[in-house]
Amino acid sequence: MAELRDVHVVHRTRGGGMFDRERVYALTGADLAIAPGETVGIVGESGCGKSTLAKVLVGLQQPTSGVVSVAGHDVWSMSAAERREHIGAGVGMIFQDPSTSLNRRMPVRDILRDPLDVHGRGTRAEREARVEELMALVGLPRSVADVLPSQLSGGQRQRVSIARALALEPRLIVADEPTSALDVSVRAQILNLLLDLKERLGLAMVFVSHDIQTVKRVSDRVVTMYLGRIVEQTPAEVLPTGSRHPYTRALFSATPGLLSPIDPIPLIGPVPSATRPPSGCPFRTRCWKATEVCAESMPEPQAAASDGGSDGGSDGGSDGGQAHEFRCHHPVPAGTGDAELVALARAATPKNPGPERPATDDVEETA
Ligand SMILES: Nc1ncnc2c1ncn2[C@@H]1O[C@H](COP(=O)(O)OP(=O)(O)OP(=O)(O)O)[C@@H](O)[C@H]1O
Repeated sequence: MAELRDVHVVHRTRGGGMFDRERVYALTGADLAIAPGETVGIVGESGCGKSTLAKVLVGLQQPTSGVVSVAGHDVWSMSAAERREHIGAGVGMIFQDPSTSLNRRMPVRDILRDPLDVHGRGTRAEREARVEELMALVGLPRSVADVLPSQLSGGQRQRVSIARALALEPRLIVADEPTSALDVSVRAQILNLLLDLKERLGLAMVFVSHDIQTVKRVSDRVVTMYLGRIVEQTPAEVLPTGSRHPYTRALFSATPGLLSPIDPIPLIGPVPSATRPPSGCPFRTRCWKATEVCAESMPEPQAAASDGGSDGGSDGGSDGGQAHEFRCHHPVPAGTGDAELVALARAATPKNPGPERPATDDVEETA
């Protein structure tokens, strides 16, 4: 359906001085394949590259290097027009904030007809009929067809975004925090609408969210990102305790309601800056399990054994019908309980702050 192979995105930004340019390593060596009909959740702290990965998948961000394929075709080897057509027909995107992602000057009808016009779909009458169909699909009354987005409620605006994303009948929807800008009261409605449409239309979905509990609930597979790297891909059904990467375990342990009532796994210090990621494993500076080897190399992907026992090679086992893969020199032993892990991390933290921590001016605080 869609695939990233060794995708890197490096931004160039202003540094401290007038002529300084800094590199921001937003995405590093991302490998990800989305199968038809599956839902892949993306989790990780703020700034880890979730939105960048989403934008790469829908062609809004050109990778610095690597291959992005949609329906088997390398989209960045196409002409701009071919790419627009190919991605537009294959992937739809839903953004976080419909009040900024929708054209404020267009009434709903025009917003929904616009992709059909741009891609030259059908006759004028067929496009108008498709607009009506899309509105019905997302539960918008016909009475709002001629109103501007500003005259709609937040929930209705997001319904328009969803309808627009579906206009060209894509097989994959990328939803980047689709409910976080909405009132709490309508979040569940919009999420349920998305899930219902996904089922009814047989869509694949990439679901980016800070709401880890929801990601676990709606996804088949959960991708954990840290400082621009995909560090683990876990079948949702084995989360949280089935995950093997220390960062996934720590991230989930900080989510209320998922674990037994214990303190979160303690991590050391703040996230390093994406302008100067640590050598080797980017998580090593905060990991209670880090040793010298973690500073030397980023571990290759390793498949988790389906029986929860010993691990196989990179193309080996699976877990719960979904591939389970992690990149860690010192994975958490399968079956380690939450309380045991917290105790281990607490005991290890003072003794092992990790080799070669970056200088303090290399790190930025996170909220
Ligand atoms: N256009 C840009 N120019 C420079 N740096 C950028 C740009 N876009 C993103 N970044 C940086 O790239 C890194 C990844 O950003 P990204 O928005 O993908 O993270 P994220 O995980 O989606 O964050 P959040 O959860 O806060 O939305 C961050 O360090 C961010 O500051």
